[in-house]
Amino acid sequence: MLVVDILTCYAVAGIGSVVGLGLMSFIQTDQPRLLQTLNIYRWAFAALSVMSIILFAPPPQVPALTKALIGFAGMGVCLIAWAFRQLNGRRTHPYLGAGLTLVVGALLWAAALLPEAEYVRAVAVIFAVLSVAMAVDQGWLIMSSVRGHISELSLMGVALAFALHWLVVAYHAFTVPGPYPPDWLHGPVWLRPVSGIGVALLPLAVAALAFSTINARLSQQLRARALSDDLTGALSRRGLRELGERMLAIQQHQSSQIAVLMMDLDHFKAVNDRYGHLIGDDVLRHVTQVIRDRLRDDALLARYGGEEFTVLLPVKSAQEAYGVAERLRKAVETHPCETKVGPIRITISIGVSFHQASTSLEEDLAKADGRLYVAKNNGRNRVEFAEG
Ligand SMILES: Nc1nc2c(ncn2[C@@H]2O[C@H](COP(=O)(O)OP(=O)(O)OP(=O)(O)O)[C@@H](O)[C@H]2O)c(=O)[nH]1
Repeated sequence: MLVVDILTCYAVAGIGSVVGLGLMSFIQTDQPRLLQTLNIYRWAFAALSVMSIILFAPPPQVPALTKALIGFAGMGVCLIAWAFRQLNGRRTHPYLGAGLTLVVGALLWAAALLPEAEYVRAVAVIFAVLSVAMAVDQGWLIMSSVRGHISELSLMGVALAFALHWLVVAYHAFTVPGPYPPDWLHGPVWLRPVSGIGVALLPLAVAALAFSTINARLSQQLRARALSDDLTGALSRRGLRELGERMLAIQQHQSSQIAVLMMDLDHFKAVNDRYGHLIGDDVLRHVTQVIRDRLRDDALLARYGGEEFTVLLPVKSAQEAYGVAERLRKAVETHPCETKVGPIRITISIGVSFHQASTSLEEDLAKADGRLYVAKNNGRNRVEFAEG
């Protein structure tokens, strides 16, 4: 049987966390949401780095310090779970994220006051609940997104392995009586080397995978910028074609479907004629922002022509697409554009089609455009859906 010195593994994990902190400091971005995610990762690796400081502080191997280390590790795991969410485009309120992190840290520190057997069980239960919640949350986020980048899937694999490990430890903490090892890791003999090596490599693995996921996101954003329209920042028609084709290809392997929304501003010529082209441009930018603010990260928004926009929307059901299209129409209607000549009210008409396995993006767009034409003819400021 492989002999693993668990304290050395903790030390390696601490060093890995310092490396993680360094990696996260190298990434530069002007994207506010990504910056926030990076900061959470930095805090996570800082909390995990405390491990190495504690372990190398004299005298080593003091149980009280080991308990404090486990408290910091719990906080690190919480922060990583929070950063995972941010990375997948789900905003978690800062107070909620920081509050949960502190609660888990406090619980682990409070558990250190319990007698040995209860302490081991409490730690096992807290980590098992935390890691299962993280794996389920991460799994759900990845499954409901159409990205599926390999590093994200690997991050999910790491989260699953981590949860499985803590479930086994929790099971043994309750079914196998003491005595407990001095390093507080309780579990079957075979688990010790597996767990030790896992603990040692975990921060490095998370850092490398998070780095590569963020890197993929950044290059995706750079690419999107190259493919976007100057006036509104939405994708250009070429961008829609490139990213849209890819979205359709990825979607083939998923349970979601893609709704195609064609939208056109109503009587926009009158706005230009009355207020001039510059104000017209402001209205186009405003409408783009109103729509973008109401779309999830996995949707694509493009300016298809002068005052015509397209959205490719991954949805679980046609019902969901109906809901989003109506929400967008209402949002534009109820949010006038504030300009220097006063508020300008504008409405949009929307035609919706659904991508089928047998249809091309061009055909989907043409079908949605046909429905848009019907929406215009039926009085404007309305949504029309294609059959099937
Ligand atoms: N300000 C501005 N106007 C644009 C831009 N691109 C196209 N347009 C204008 O958009 C207007 C489109 O007018 P029409 O196609 O007649 O449509 P509409 O007046 O919106 O009427 P319906 O679509 O039938 O409701 C034209 O006046 C174009 O000059 C742009 O980049 N900036």
